[in-house]
Amino acid sequence: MAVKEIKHPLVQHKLGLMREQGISSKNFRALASEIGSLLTYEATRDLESESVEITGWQDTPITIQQLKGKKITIVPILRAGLGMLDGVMQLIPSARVSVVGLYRNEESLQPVAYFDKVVKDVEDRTALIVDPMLATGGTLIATIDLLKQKGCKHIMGLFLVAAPEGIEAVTTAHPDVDIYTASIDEKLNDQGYILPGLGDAGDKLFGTR
Ligand SMILES: O=P(O)(O)OC[C@H]1O[C@H](OP(=O)(O)OP(=O)(O)O)[C@H](O)[C@@H]1O
Ligand SMILES: O=c1cc[nH]c(=O)[nH]1
Ligand SMILES: [Mg+2]
Repeated sequence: MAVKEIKHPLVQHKLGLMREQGISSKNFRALASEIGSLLTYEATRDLESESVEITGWQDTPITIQQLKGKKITIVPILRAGLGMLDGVMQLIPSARVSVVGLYRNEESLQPVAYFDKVVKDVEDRTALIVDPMLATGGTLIATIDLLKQKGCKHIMGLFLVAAPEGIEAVTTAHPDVDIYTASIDEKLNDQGYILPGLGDAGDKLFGTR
């Protein structure tokens, strides 16, 4: 498993703004989407392309590069993953979307699954999971379990902030999955929140705090 922390100045600037106490939902949503785009740009850097011949504007054959092989399905994890979806889709507008719903029980911190609608041909696609927070890793592990049960073979994940504890858990359970994050933060607190983190990303995105 590769874990890539994206140190690009635009990513770091935008993430810094998201950490400010009292940020409005409007600004939090805009920044989550923008970082979603930037992480997508990095995560798709190594996608394979191939040469294809087409007819150019002078009515002569020319060779262009096209993405090769497997197509992508974006997998936002409800609710908070929806906050990054627009930004990801701006770069991959034709991707199919597979929505999964899980929330974390606030006491046990265990993931509770309540919805999934995954594309039928997921075994032929790369799954690009999107969720702002990778905390204990329970939600991500459960999502990867579900995608693999449905036959998915190639999985990547995009996260605004990840905790070392969660990365360790996911690396152990699913060593084949690639993680892209804007920041590997310090640690989890006793309630399973990431420090310094963003607070409750879902509540901030949807104004339910
Ligand atoms: O790594 P974990 O410890 O499993 O925690 C991470 C999960 O917690 C948050 O969702 P939450 O349960 O708050 O649901 P929400 O998106 O509906 O707010 C977050 O968006 C992740 O899905
Ligand atoms: O810090 C955290 C951890 C889990 N979920 C969040 O929204 N924030
Ligand atoms: Mg939440």
